[in-house]
Amino acid sequence: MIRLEQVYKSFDGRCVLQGMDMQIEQGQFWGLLGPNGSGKSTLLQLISGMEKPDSGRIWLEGKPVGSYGRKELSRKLAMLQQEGLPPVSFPVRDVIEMGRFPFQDWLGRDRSEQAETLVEDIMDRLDLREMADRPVSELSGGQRQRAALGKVMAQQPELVLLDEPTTFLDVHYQIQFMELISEWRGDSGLTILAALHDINLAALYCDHLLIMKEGGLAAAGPTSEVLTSSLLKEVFKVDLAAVAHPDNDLPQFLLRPGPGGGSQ
Ligand SMILES: Nc1ncnc2c1ncn2[C@@H]1O[C@H](COP(=O)(O)OP(=O)(O)OP(=O)(O)O)[C@@H](O)[C@H]1O
Repeated sequence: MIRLEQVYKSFDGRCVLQGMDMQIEQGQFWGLLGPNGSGKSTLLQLISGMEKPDSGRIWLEGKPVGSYGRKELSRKLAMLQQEGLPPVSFPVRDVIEMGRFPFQDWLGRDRSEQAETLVEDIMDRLDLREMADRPVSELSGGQRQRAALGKVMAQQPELVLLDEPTTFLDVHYQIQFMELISEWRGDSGLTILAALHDINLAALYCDHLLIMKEGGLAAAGPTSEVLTSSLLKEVFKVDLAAVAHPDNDLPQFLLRPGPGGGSQ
């Protein structure tokens, strides 16, 4: 679905991505982990076509990302950021309908006959019906992020890029958000690449991980194979205690207080 070959990107003469090679197959859920400034957002922006690489190639379904037209690309991929929606005065229903942009003709008519049902289904699924007529600016951060997800779902992309989507959410909404995304993937075969700061959340929900360090890849592969305390120590300079989750044996990491972030 996505392939990167020797992708380089610099800002102001400073190399931020240094020869990234990676490949993601359709239907996979990849987590993107790495310290602040390691290049996660830059990588997502390059894949989304918002930024262009200085050199190297990015392929989306066998075609260079840069060769897609705007609407064509929006039907393939959607990006959701930390604060998915600005505090606009539009009501939630209108904002979700805006996600249909790639399917509208020049008069704003939706080409899909199911568009109306789709928007209604999304509102039910995300529990947004009660707030359908409320302006987005009046919603809490968690509700607003749910509306942002609704807009992205209305876009019906094949690939979703998430840039720290749970950063401002409390633990309840973090789990809810990850469940909603996973459910959507289960129903539609969606491919997901999500930059996350919460290692434990990534371990629970992502089947694969890309771990970045200083603009390069420190590791990439199935979560159970790459996520080890020694790798986390090397990348994040922190000494974490690995435990198996009591419900499913997935790896989880406990903090160890101490000078230098617990690192020896
Ligand atoms: N538009 C830009 N102009 C100049 N420098 C930039 C720009 N975007 C990113 N950078 C720099 O590139 C480096 C990587 O930034 P990036 O946002 O990709 O990292 P990140 O891993 O997403 O970080 P964080 O976890 O803090 O969000 C940083 O040093 C940042 O300052």
